[in-house]
Amino acid sequence: MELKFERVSKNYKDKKVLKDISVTMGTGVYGLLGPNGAGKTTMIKMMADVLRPDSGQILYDGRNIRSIGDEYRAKVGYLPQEISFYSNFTGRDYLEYSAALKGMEKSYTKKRIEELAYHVGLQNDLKRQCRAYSGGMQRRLGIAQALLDNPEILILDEPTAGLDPLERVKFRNIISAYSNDRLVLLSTHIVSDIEHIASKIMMMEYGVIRYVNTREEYIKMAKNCVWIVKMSAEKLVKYQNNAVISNVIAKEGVMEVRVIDDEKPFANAVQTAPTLEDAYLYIFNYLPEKARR
Ligand SMILES: Nc1ncnc2c1ncn2[C@@H]1O[C@H](COP(=O)(O)OP(=O)(O)OP(=O)(O)O)[C@@H](O)[C@H]1O
Repeated sequence: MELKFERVSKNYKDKKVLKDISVTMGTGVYGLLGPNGAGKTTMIKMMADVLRPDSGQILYDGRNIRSIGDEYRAKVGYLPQEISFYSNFTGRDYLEYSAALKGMEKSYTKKRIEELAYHVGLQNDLKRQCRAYSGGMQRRLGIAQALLDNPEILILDEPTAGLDPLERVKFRNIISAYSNDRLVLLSTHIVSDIEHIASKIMMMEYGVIRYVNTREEYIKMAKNCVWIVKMSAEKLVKYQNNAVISNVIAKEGVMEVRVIDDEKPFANAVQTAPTLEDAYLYIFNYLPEKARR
């Protein structure tokens, strides 16, 4: 299976939100990372076929998804950034309603709801009203909704917002197990959510996909650019406004600062191996914009 964005653009009034995006995806987990306002949700809505490109096209196995229509949408599971629930709905009502909209058969729906409720840890909560769910529970219910009909293409817009650390790990395991022979696109601000499950990571900014690389390729980009520097708290206060700092640990009154820099920033700086988060900061906060184009 192949899903291809071919020179896709979108404007809101005079603002170019997506600029000539071309990218080809196959099976596997794709991560979509980028700063606020980069255009991630806009791209995702187009892939879910809830928003049309102004120009360009999206092709599923060579056919424009607009001309495939319902048949394409039936292959897609979509978790939007904002989920809305009818306030009197229980978790089960919501999943049954979503299954009916997807045209799922009733006896299969019942079985599938039980299975998914268990997977997302809501098996004891389906009778409760969704409005009484915590933010994390609502997110998990949304994830179950997106997985209902075993979609070939699963599109998740910030699926881990509001999940606690244990729920995040569980979520990652569900997605890893699910992605075999399917396409999963996952947008997030949380680098660690995709670091170990995405086979390819797209980095997006100002409506452009700057890179489509593996985690290892990004880490290579930031090689020799991550340093640990020990300094006093006073020095850190002065230094931090002119530096890209990925982390600070206070140890017995001394600050251990993780600095992103092409050159050794201080004589006592010790080079260390980059993580994907360091690479993200290096690309978006350290490299001058023209170097990313
Ligand atoms: N319906 C709309 N009308 C006008 N402008 C919009 C609309 N939707 C999005 N935008 C603008 O388009 C740009 C891209 O928005 P989008 O939501 O796609 O970015 P994003 O990368 O998903 O951001 P975030 O990470 O904050 O969710 C932003 O500048 C946003 O303000």
